[in-house]
This record gives sequence, structure tokens and C-alpha cells, in this order.
Amino acid sequence: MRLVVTGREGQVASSLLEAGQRHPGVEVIAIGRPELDLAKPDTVIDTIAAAKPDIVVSAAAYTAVDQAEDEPDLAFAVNAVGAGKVAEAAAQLGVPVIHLSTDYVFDGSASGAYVETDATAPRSVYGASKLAGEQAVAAANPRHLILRTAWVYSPFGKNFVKTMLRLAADRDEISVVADQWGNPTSALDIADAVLHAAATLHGNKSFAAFGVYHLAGTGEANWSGFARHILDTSRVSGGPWARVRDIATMDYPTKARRPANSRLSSAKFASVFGWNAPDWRLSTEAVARRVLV
Ligand SMILES: NC(=O)C1=CN([C@@H]2O[C@H](COP(=O)(O)OP(=O)(O)OC[C@H]3O[C@@H](n4cnc5c(N)ncnc54)[C@H](OP(=O)(O)O)[C@@H]3O)[C@@H](O)[C@H]2O)C=CC1
Ligand SMILES: Cc1cn([C@H]2C[C@H](O)[C@@H](COP(=O)(O)OP(=O)(O)O[C@H]3O[C@@H](C)C(=O)[C@@H](O)[C@H]3O)O2)c(=O)[nH]c1=O
Ligand SMILES: [Mg+2]
Repeated sequence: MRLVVTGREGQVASSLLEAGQRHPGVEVIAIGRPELDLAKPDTVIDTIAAAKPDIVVSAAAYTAVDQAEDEPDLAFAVNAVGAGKVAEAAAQLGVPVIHLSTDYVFDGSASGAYVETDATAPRSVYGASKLAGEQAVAAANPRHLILRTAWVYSPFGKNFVKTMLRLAADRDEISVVADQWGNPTSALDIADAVLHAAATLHGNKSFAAFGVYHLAGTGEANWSGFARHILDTSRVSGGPWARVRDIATMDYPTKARRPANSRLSSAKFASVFGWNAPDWRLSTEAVARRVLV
């Protein structure tokens, strides 16, 4: 099985490349700029076709949430038009697309965990551009899995785990918002789940459960609890530590508005694909230790 993933050095693409090494019979090819530039839709179809995918994984995206507020046109070009082109490329080749989306499509006003049929209402340009991307992907290729994930961290790229470890190296105390709740998700676990789902699609040509799925780490956290767990793991591993002070969202002003509750229920993915994410604490420990080495 040959997976072609967009976004060469992104967290999910890097994690898939690593996971592919562990699975004989699975080949993962990552493609990115300049050959494939989602902001230049003309580059997309031919580059993906040349890589000869059995399944396309659409992981590249404009992910700078605050910066997107100032660059809405670029965010929509990449996350909506570009994502739609990736799905169209897969459709032309007669193969499915597995597209990554986000918890930020929700406004965060729900009291429980969001399920796939809940109404979307993004609060940010990033969230709106990703929602438009979901719609473009679904319209371009009926054989799609749209996997909404959340709060992604890994040994690769930029993420909250690395940021907290970096800040702890030169501060005694870090102030972190305690009133935004969600599911921290390791990109290493996402890669495992994507390989699992891809194998299911590849092995069953009459697979019919295409559509939207939530796929996030097991268990919930707020950002300050997540930070505390990262730094406590670091301390017992001999890495940097800092005290985490709980603050409110209003005390940490940002350009983009973020949902207060973006917890996702991953029950549908578990029941269709028979795959459950580990508890976020365990996956956080594994990634924090790798970052510290
Ligand atoms: N990070 C998170 O917390 C979350 C991410 N997601 C979604 O999951 C997916 C994977 O995220 P993640 O791996 O963390 O993302 P990263 O930010 O780590 O990587 C994004 C990748 O997209 C590439 N990219 C950006 N713009 C373009 C473009 N114009 N053309 C081609 N490639 C481009 C980047 O390339 P370059 O390296 O050259 O900049 C980078 O490789 C995304 O769809 C994201 O929206 C969902 C929920 C949470
Ligand atoms: C660095 C830092 C952040 N924060 C807050 C800001 C924000 O509310 C929260 C997380 O900060 P980040 O900048 O990592 O968050 P953010 O970029 O919003 O992360 C999001 O990225 C996109 C791509 C997604 O799809 C989402 O699922 C989510 O992971 O923590 C603090 O309170 N203190 C700090 O020192
Ligand atoms: Mg292999």
C-alpha cells in the first residue's frame, strides 16, 4: 500500500513517514513545496498523480491560527481551495482521500464532547478555512475520510509540548489558560490511526462508511493541565521545569478567538475502525521524553 501525504515536514506527515518505516508493505511518500504548493492549485493534480498513490493523505495546511486572522485569503487558498484540489487529484486517480481537519470548526459552546453531527460554527479564520476545506474535499471526492483532530503535538515541527519545554528552560513560571478544554493528540498516534484506517480502505474495496470522523487523544485537558503534565514529565526525566499558573483566556489576548470547549468524541472512529487512542497523558510522556533527548 502506497500512501502519498501532503506537507513534507509537518507533524502528521513526519509521523507518517516514521510509521511507514515500521510497517513492511507500507510505503509513505511525502510531497510538499515547491513541487506541491496548495496556494498554487495548478501544481496539485500532476504532482499527486506522479507519486502514484493507493491512498492520498491530505495533511498539509495553513496552521498558524493567529496569523490567519491577518491572511484570510492565503488561509482559505491553502486550507479550502488547495485541500479541494488534493481531493480532486485523488478522485481523478480513483483513490480515496484521508483529510485532516480540526476541532476549531466548533464554537465551543457545547457542554459535552462534540460528535460528528453537531453543528459547526468556527470562531476563527483558521477554523472557517478548515471547515470550507472539509466541504471542498467532500464535494471533490465521495471516497473521503475527514478526520477532525485536535491540539496536535509530536517530536516534529512546532507544537505546544516543544513550546512549554523551551519556555521552562528560562522561566520559573509560565501562565497558561485554564478555561479552554480539549483533547491533546499525539501526531504519532494520528499516524497509527491513519495507517489503520488506510489499511481498512485498501483491503475492502466495498468500504462504504466514508464521511466525517473525530479522532483525538483519549481523555480531556485544559491547556494549563496539559502544560503541567509536560513539565512534570520533563522534571522526572531531568529536563527543565517551571511552575504553571492558571490564567483566564481574557488574560492571554490573542488575535484569533478559540473555543472554550472543543472536546471531541472519537467513539465513531473506534466503532468503525476498531482503533482507540491512548490516554493523552501517556502519549504526552512519550513525546516529551523524545523531545528532551
Ligand atoms: N497542529 C495542530 O494542532 C492541529 C492540526 N490539525 C490539522 O492536521 C493537519 C496536520 O497538521 P500538522 O501536521 O500539525 O501541521 P504542521 O503545521 O506541522 O504542518 C503543516 C504542513 O503544511 C505545509 N504547508 C503549508 N502551506 C502549504 C502550501 N501552501 N503548500 C504545501 N504545503 C503547505 C507546511 O509546509 P512547510 O513545512 O513548508 O511550512 C507543513 O509541512 C492539518 O490539516 C491541520 O489543519 C488539526 C487539529 C490540530
Ligand atoms: C504559549 C502559550 C499559549 N497559551 C495559550 C494560547 C492558546 O489558548 C493555547 C494553545 O496555544 P497554541 O498557540 O499552541 O494554540 P493553537 O495554535 O490555537 O493550537 C491549535 O492549532 C490548530 C492548528 C488546531 O487545529 C487546534 O486544534 C489547536 O491545536 O494556550 C498560554 O496560555 N500561555 C502560553 O505561554
Ligand atoms: Mg515500510
